[in-house]
Amino acid sequence: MIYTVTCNPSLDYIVSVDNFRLGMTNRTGSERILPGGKGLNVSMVLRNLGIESVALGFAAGFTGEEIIRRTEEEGLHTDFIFLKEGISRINLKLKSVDGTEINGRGPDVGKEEIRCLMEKLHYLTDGDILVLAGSIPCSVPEDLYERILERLEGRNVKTVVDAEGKLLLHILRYHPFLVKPNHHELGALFGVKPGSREEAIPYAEKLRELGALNVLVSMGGEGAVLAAADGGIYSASAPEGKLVNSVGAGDSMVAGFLAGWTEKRDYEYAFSMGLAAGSASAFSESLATREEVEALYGKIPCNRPYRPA
Ligand SMILES: Nc1ncnc2c1ncn2[C@@H]1O[C@H](COP(=O)(O)OP(=O)(O)O)[C@@H](O)[C@H]1O
Ligand SMILES: O=P(O)(O)OC[C@H]1O[C@](O)(COP(=O)(O)O)[C@@H](O)[C@@H]1O
Repeated sequence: MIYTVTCNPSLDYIVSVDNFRLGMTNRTGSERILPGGKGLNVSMVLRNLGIESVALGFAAGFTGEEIIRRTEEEGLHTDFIFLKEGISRINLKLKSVDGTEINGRGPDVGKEEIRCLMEKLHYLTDGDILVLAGSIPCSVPEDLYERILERLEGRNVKTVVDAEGKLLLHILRYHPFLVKPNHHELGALFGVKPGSREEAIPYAEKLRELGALNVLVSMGGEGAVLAAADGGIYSASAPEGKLVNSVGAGDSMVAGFLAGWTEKRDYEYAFSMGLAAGSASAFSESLATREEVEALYGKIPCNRPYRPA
């Protein structure tokens, strides 16, 4: 079974504002509210691709209730720990200034609630996959992901981590199956700004040297590179299409990669499925559907290793 953990889920308030002006009253041209948070998005796209998962995490208040209501209505299996105080965050996404977003801090999570999450993860076993994705609320100890991976050592559970900064750096020594920084996050780890796929490759390899088995670096419309566990490097541009909403594109890429890997145990196929799912979400209002992913998969160039193993 695949389990996703979203410590800090959200309602994403996605608005477009024509001629956005700082310091002025701006009015929305369109607005949508979608449940979000990285692990939940991964679960939703997996579900769209026909793969079951259980979505775990913390939720609170009326926003938390709405996040859970909407995701369950979509057919997701959730097992969230409901916090006694606070509210899950509302994250503002400014569509017309692509990439501009304001993500909340999230509610306070207590020791008892963290213990409860650890207990749920205690039952993961041989062959399971665990996805730890997104930021953690400020109240959660910074080493939470590390502690989880430490406890899973030796249990043959494949782990996937989509996080940034120290949260990512400190888990590498537990040999996660997959990490997926975008090029900004990858660059920030090494104090560089990789501007092309070629420039990103050496830094993806550095994350492998530090312990990650597969490093998938997403680069928005530029596509992605994969430094794979077999030593091969894959690199491809994104398929062409009209950008509609990039929120959740990275999470969709993680889901596509996992779906591809689960199906064929083949890095080239998993990489192409990741690209197709990421772009399919970027080209639609909501997260990618199976039909959209399949249609784009056909447009992805054959991904023979850029550099073979
Ligand atoms: N403008 C775009 N055009 C085509 N594909 C895109 C675009 N933005 C994102 N994607 C696809 O989604 C993947 C993940 O997007 P990215 O923005 O890099 O992730 P994140 O949301 O984590 O920052 C990309 O590698 C690409 O395949
Ligand atoms: O936990 P973080 O890093 O604040 O990110 C949460 C946000 O990321 C998202 O999961 C989207 O992520 P991606 O665009 O990277 O796929 C949103 O749904 C959510 O608002």
